[in-house]
Amino acid sequence: MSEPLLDVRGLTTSFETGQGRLTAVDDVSFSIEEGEVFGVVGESGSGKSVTALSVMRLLDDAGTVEADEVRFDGTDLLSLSESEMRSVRGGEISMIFQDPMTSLNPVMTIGEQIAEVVRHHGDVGERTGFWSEMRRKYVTGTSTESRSWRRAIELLETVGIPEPEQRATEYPHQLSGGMRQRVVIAQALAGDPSLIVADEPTTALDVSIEAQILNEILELSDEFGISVMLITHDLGVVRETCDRVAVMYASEFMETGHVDDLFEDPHHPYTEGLLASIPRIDDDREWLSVIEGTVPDLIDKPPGCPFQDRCEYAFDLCDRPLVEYELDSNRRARHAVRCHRENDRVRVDESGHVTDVPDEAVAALERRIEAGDGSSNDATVAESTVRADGGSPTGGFDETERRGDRDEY
Ligand SMILES: Nc1ncnc2c1ncn2[C@@H]1O[C@H](COP(=O)(O)OP(=O)(O)OP(=O)(O)O)[C@@H](O)[C@H]1O
Ligand code: NI
Repeated sequence: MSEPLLDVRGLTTSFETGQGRLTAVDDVSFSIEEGEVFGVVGESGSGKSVTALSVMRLLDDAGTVEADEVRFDGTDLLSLSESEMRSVRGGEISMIFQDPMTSLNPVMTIGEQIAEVVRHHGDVGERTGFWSEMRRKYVTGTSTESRSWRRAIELLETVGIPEPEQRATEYPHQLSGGMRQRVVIAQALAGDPSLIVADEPTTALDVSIEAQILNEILELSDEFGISVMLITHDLGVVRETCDRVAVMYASEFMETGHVDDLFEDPHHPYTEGLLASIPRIDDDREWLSVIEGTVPDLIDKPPGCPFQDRCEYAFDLCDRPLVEYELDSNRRARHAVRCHRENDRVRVDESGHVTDVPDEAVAALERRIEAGDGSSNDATVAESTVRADGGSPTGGFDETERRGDRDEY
């Protein structure tokens, strides 16, 4: 398989607060393939936005970002200078936020704003120096004959804005919320991105508009092969739009896999809980209210599973540092779970509850922790051998179907 478009390994982001160090992103690894829609789902405060902002290097000095690797299209983003990074942002990677007004300038026409991005990131042969832009901004405006203006009109049309020539001369406040978000998408496209990071792009919109905007993003992804990192707290949105998804809880990716695998056969108790609590249309409860208990404090976060206090399957190993377990390789995509029930030597009954933790299970875990192995990408430290019950905790697979590269005992 070719290299993923974005590859993030061991991303950890923390903030120094008055109360202590807050770990907003804790050893997160993921990759996004070309043309893929990758979802990050989790409740408020789980660290979704900070994950995206860390990758984009958009956190202010308060945040400390560490990572083994953040590689985008062959480039190590962490090693770029700030000015190189600026040209990546809005160019090869663009971001769409929840509130379109954060990305739009209220005192510039939308045509001007898009044309400016076109000039800045594209090659339209128009001067883009400081004084040229100032002159356009305050004196002349962008000529409607220019390539950047025509491209802006084209982009507005692409994202489904009616009468784009007319709209281009209007200011953001003259448009509805849904139209404004379309403008933001057009602006994101103006830099000819290969990845769009969309952080709750439809949360502020009506449900009917939400579907339209999501469809728009999906169609663009399909048509132009653009990858999308879609951040949302809405599992319904994930199911409709994503190819793969990561479930985030208390700053960690608990389960990552193909969206169909995750919905059909979730392995992490938290994912199970989330799926069980998707609200029905006639039900306006908060979607998480069904899982009892509260999210742990992210300040001075102890090692071990952050979900254990709320987990009906909690057992002896849950206090130990988490490692990632990779499930059966013939799933639709790599499927990884951070839950010690997946330790092959741990015995689990039909209902998914742990019945026995043999010494070998503990020893195997010790070895992985010692190897500093938060993720199981490295086959040499991959967890091994036959489960006592011959299957996964939720009874999914034959051992013979499991990973081929396990060392056999
Ligand atoms: N600049 C900051 N300084 C201190 N703490 C921060 C800062 N930015 C974010 N945090 C904390 O990091 C944690 C993760 O925040 P984040 O915004 O990533 O959550 P989220 O999953 O995007 O939530 P939401 O769905 O509400 O947007 C939260 O506990 C938040 O309070
Ligand atoms: Ni957020």
